[in-house]
Amino acid sequence: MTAMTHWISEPLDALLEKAVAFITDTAYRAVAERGRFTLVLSGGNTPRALHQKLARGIREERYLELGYKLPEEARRCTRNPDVIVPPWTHTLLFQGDERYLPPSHPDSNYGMARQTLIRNVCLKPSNIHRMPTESGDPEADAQRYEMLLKGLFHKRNSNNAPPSFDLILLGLGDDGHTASLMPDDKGALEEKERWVIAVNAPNGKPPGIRLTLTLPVINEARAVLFLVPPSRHELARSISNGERPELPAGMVKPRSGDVWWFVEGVV
Ligand SMILES: O=C(O)[C@H](O)[C@@H](O)[C@H](O)[C@H](O)COP(=O)(O)O
Repeated sequence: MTAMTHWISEPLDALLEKAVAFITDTAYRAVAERGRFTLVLSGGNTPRALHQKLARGIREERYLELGYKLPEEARRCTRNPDVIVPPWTHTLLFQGDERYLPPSHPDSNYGMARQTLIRNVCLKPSNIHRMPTESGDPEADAQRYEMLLKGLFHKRNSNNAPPSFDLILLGLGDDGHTASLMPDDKGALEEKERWVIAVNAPNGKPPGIRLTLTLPVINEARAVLFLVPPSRHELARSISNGERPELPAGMVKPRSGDVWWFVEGVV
């Protein structure tokens, strides 16, 4: 099946509302088909507002207006009966990349996710899979996370193929990086076997050692969602048109999943 690319560009509030509706629908479909929703979070600052909106949910009336169907169990984990939230009790949460810092560090992606999403929704603690960053050995921690993924996904693919996450959220750097796959890190971009690797991202913000999913995993996703600020609108447009295959974000071409570009409009 040929993967499709979708482009949604709106002012921030409308964009986030559509992103929340899309994620919620994707989650309910996954739970209906496979009994669980596997979601990979991206890092950086852009996802903060999305996480907060995702935690609040979307008004049922607006969800229907956007063309989505109300799932049977649409009222899990929310006190407000007029609001729909994703099926968090059936969601397994993962990270796409992490700065090699403790979760308490202000630059920790997990710390940001905990603050803006995790502590505000009813995820089961055993379903929250943080990238480990405390052993002092990034390579060992990358392998540790990979082993975790193998354990959680082995039943579904005995041939050791990469895990197929239901939805991977990604950001976009000014230089076209995504997750912690940097344009000048050929080794990371050409990695075909490993699912999780430790990299040195000197040009990242912040610079330093990172753990990141590799392209074989990202390109096995059932769906990928890029959330992009207005400053990178043109870069996102050229990448989504296939004009920048040399950039890491341009190498995100899921084998069968669609790519959704949610790009804050240049007002
Ligand atoms: O750990 C990270 O920094 C990210 O995963 C990275 O890929 C991020 O998504 C982009 O750098 C955009 O970052 P901003 O959202 O902060 O602009």
